[in-house]
Amino acid sequence: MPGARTSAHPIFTVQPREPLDERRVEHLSALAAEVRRLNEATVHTALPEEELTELTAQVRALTDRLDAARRAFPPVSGDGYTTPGEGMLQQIASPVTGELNPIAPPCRIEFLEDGSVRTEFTLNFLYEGPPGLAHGGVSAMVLDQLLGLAANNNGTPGLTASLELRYRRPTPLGQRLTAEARIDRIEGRKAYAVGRILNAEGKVTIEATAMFVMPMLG
Ligand SMILES: CCCCCCCCCCCC(=O)SCCNC(=O)CCNC(=O)[C@H](O)C(C)(C)COP(=O)(O)OP(=O)(O)OC[C@H]1O[C@@H](n2cnc3c(N)ncnc32)[C@H](O)[C@@H]1OP(=O)(O)O
Repeated sequence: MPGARTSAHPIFTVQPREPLDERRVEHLSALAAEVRRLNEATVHTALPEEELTELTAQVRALTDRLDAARRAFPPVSGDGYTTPGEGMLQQIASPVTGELNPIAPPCRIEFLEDGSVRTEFTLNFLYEGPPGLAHGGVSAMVLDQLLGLAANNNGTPGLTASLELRYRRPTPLGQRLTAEARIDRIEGRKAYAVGRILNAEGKVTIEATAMFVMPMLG
């Protein structure tokens, strides 16, 4: 794979990833944005069956074309996984933050000066759990990623060893949500993070605590 790089970290050495330049990322992000619309339109469409049969054939043809030049693994941006702490930021195919991943909302992350991280995002009916409300597992995924990014931003990246959630209020679909996270404390290889999701009125819907452990090197 031309230009592929691997990290010194054993977690990343098993899967060399091709780093993409900004222009390529832009093009693939535009494609993913359209596929994201397609996903939502698929759930909501009321088109008649004959048209659905025709559209299914068209989508199959498009997918076959894309798949004709398939990478073994999703690419990364910039230098890729050359530094363990940076790897998470360059996962452009992440299911939470990845512009290239059509199943990601996507959550665009702000890195604040005090070391905390924040995102504003909206969940549509693709992420429905109880009728009209966000799926609790989807909210957990967003918080896992956000708390992990807080650990990463602190210079203490790791894998989630534990994630505890308290669902205080229903999390609505179709309205702006805010999620924020920060590091609470570090104990050796363990980074403890806290975070939450707030609804458009600023009321907390979910509180989260998590512990991340950097796997042993070697
Ligand atoms: C790096 C790239 C990042 C970049 C990653 C980029 C992707 C981000 C994705 C978002 C985050 C995820 O979803 S991560 C995916 C979900 N998580 C996982 O798959 C992790 C699976 N679990 C593991 O791989 C392992 O259990 C680890 C790495 C978490 C820990 O294993 P280990 O390294 O052998 O650590 P070990 O010696 O057992 O424990 C170290 C210390 O942590 C404590 N400890 C361990 N597990 C727990 C636990 N569940 N609850 C409480 N405490 C625990 C131990 O008691 C010990 O404390 P003491 O005796 O020292 O006091």
